Amino acid sequence: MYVSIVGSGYVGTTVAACFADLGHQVTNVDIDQSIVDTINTGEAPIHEEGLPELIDAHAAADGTSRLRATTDYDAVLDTDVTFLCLPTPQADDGSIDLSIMKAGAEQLGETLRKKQDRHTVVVKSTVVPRTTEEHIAPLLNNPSDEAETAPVGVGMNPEFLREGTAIHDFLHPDKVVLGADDERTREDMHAVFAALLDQHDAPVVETDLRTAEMTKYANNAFLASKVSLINDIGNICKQFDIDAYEVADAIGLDDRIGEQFLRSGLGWGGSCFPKDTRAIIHAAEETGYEPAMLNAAVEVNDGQPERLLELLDERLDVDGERVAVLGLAFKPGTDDIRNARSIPVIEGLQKRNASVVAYDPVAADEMRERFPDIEYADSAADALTDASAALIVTEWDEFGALDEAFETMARKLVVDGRRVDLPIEERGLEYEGLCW
Ligand SMILES: NC(=O)C1=CN([C@@H]2O[C@H](COP(=O)(O)OP(=O)(O)OC[C@H]3O[C@@H](n4cnc5c(N)ncnc54)[C@H](O)[C@@H]3O)[C@@H](O)[C@H]2O)C=CC1
Ligand SMILES: O=C(O)[C@H]1O[C@H](OP(=O)(O)OP(=O)(O)OC[C@H]2O[C@@H](n3ccc(=O)[nH]c3=O)[C@H](O)[C@@H]2O)[C@H](O)[C@@H](O)[C@@H]1O
Repeated sequence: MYVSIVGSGYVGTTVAACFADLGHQVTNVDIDQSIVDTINTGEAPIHEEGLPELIDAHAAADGTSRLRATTDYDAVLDTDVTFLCLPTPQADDGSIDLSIMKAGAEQLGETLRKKQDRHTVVVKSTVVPRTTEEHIAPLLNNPSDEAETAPVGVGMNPEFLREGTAIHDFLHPDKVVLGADDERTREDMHAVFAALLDQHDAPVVETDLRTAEMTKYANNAFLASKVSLINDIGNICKQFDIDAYEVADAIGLDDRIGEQFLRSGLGWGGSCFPKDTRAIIHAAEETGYEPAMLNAAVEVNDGQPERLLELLDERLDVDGERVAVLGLAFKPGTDDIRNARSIPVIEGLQKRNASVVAYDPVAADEMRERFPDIEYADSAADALTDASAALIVTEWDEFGALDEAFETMARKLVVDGRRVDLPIEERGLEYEGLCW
């Protein structure tokens, strides 16, 4: 099939490369010329495992390519289905900011008016319930159009991939949710996903637009709350001198709890859990419902960076001291620093007048724009040199391999927010874990 993807960021680029790999002819449309150029030269615009290989294989400039990128919306006219993968950031009041989605949908709507045949537009971005029907569809069709016969069929297909494992997650989903309010649109969505489902047999959830939208928020809210709950439990464990990871391993054996998302520590960051929990809280409040559990999940999460810093305070007055921050990305495997826990940690250190030296294998350049005045080391070992303390903020594998480098520290004090396996005994570290 001919598929276009509007928005070529973390989701749009991954989805485009995977659809091309599955045999579709794919066009990415993005307003950012540098992203478009990068894809067209066969390279990945973001750091994501497996993505460079897929783009290199499918965006070849030799005319055999199944993937190309453009800034020209007219490219969608040569396709059957368009996925909207535009950002849905958080507004200042916590609500979803739909301005980018609406601008993209408006331009798409204007473009599609030039098309004779029916076209299908699928919202893949995370949007609060009723957004697709109330804000997006009216920009694509006339208000009087019936869903079944409208010139543009409108569907909603939430995405559940994680950064760092995006390609694998997209190609091996736990479920595919197809939301539509009419049969023709649903059939078009099935047709696009048939190639994926042929090679990976996932359950398909057919539902209406708003249930598809809510399923995405419920998924993220549940997972974010699970992490906050294990952090709450982890904080209690710390009070009783109990290892929260031993407790988590034990409760994870109960199928009803499950072993995933039980890693206690600094909590959740990233481009989705923080904004999505706040957006659904805000949307609920607008209907008059106060979601107590979700508010508590946010509160616990917001408190974890300060708890880490307080553990450091108990051991060292950091005023004027060199403190190494190991890990800046919101999780390993990505260069994404959006809402990374490293941000409140660095802010807290600056407030305490510490001299911060930060290291991340891939996210330092991104962070330089956010904190231009701190020092950035070229390696974890360089960051540790002469530091009076080190904070582990992201659990990159390479931190688990650190060994002699600890000997170069002015004081071998390590406060770990992510439970990395460190040579505590061998190197005589003064070690403090956040929840263990
Ligand atoms: N990042 C993730 O892991 C996941 C994100 N999502 C959701 O997917 C959506 C997209 O997220 P990301 O890919 O992370 O966003 P992103 O910020 O990485 O990428 C968005 C892209 O859209 C482009 N863009 C902005 N305005 C445009 C316009 N008018 N026309 C064409 N292109 C335009 C930007 O240049 C950028 O390349 C969000 O709703 C997010 O919540 C869902 C699942 C996973
Ligand atoms: O909507 C989204 O964008 C995506 O959000 C998350 O994916 P992602 O944010 O990429 O990464 P996760 O692996 O879920 O981690 C999120 C945060 O939770 C933290 N986390 C995760 C698991 C855990 O046990 N403990 C923990 O602190 C991570 O360090 C990270 O900061 C969801 O897992 C995806 O299903 C969803 O598609």
